Amino acid sequence: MSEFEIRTLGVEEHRAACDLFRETVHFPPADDAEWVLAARYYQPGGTLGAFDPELIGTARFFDAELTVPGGARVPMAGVTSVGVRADRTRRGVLRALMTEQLEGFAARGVVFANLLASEAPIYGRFGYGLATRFRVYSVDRHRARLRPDAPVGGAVELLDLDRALEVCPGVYAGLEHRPGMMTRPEVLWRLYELQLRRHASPVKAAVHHGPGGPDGFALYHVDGLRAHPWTKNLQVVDLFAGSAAAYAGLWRFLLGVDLVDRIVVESRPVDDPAELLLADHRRGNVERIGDEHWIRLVDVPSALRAREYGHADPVVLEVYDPLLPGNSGGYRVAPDGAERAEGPAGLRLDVTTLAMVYLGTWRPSALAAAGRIEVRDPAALPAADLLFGTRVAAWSGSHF
Ligand SMILES: CC(=O)SCCNC(=O)CCNC(=O)[C@H](O)C(C)(C)COP(=O)(O)OP(=O)(O)OC[C@H]1O[C@@H](n2cnc3c(N)ncnc32)[C@H](O)[C@@H]1OP(=O)(O)O
Repeated sequence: MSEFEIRTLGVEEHRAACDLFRETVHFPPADDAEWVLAARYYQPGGTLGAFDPELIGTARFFDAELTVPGGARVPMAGVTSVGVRADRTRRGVLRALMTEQLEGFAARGVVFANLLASEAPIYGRFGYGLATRFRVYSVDRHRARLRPDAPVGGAVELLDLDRALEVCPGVYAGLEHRPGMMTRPEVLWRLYELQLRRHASPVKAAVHHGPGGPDGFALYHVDGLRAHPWTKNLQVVDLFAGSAAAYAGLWRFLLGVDLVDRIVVESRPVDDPAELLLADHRRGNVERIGDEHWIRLVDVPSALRAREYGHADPVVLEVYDPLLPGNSGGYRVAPDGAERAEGPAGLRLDVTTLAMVYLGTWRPSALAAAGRIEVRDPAALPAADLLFGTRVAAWSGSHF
């Protein structure tokens, strides 16, 4: 028998939920100034609380759209601020919050839920699979040069944070989105505003101007390293460019900022071409590849219908989804689309593994080799690799 109740919080309860979440990640409660900003990233009706009768757990979401292979933008819920009080963990509170939240998404017609996981083992059991990855890339500014044939780019304008927060959302909204990118609703920009404003050193934006107006930006701050205070890191927290010229133009600007030894770009796709712009690619380093968005196919038929597929013989998948059993069943995936299907399946996989395949980040054959896909027809595996393969690596670049 459950000893707690789950319900949607009223707006007047959001601050308590925010403080509870912050406590679970070992942050102090929001002070009044922070709460002015934080309140704006709590979407009304988007926060659940667990009570026993005190508030002991919480999870929230905001609405956005996810770009899938082929370019369609599909309704998604960004899931975040999940936490359970340390003295009430491991008694099913998270499971109850996740179940209630996913059933709510399904009822509202949300196709995907996305989250960034604090720990990798938590969310697979709820159907979330690791679907995008990012890389952290650094450059030795003193020794790095762009190749002479690197695209030239246009003017770059330096903005302070207030102005950046006015300009960058519009630039971002106008960009073409690769698979895995999402729209950034107002609530997300307010979260970034809070994070950027509490940064000790000033945050700036370099905005690139292309032929049609602003078409890229790099948000960054410059910090001394603790071990070597005279060494300065230029830390790029957000970098987007709408064209090759904008991307090269932003790098040319960053490499020209004085009193900087090292440039670190915190999140770019794993197929990012930065090293191809450098005259000597050894002046740049991939510091790390990290797990980014975990996606949950809330509505498997709609999700499979929304994306485009590569050229190969059709494959029938048998999908099983213990939490949202309406998703379980057979699906025929072919170059011209996907639909529910009866009959023998070539591959059997759970909804978590399907999420890992869906944006093209993991090949079905790699997952089968790891024992995560049951292969009933060996010819289905190479066909599935081609059907789900994508031209570019999935990446979001939006962290929450
Ligand atoms: C999207 C985001 O917001 S990420 C941020 C997540 N929040 C945090 O990391 C804050 C600190 N941690 C917490 O608040 C809690 O420990 C939570 C939210 C991670 C888990 O809450 P709990 O109420 O303890 O989880 P619950 O008891 O429902 O466990 C559900 C299952 O997940 C497992 N699980 C829970 N936490 C963890 C963990 N940290 N690592 C591995 N497994 C876990 C449980 O063992 C259980 O497994 P089972 O299904 O096999 O029985």
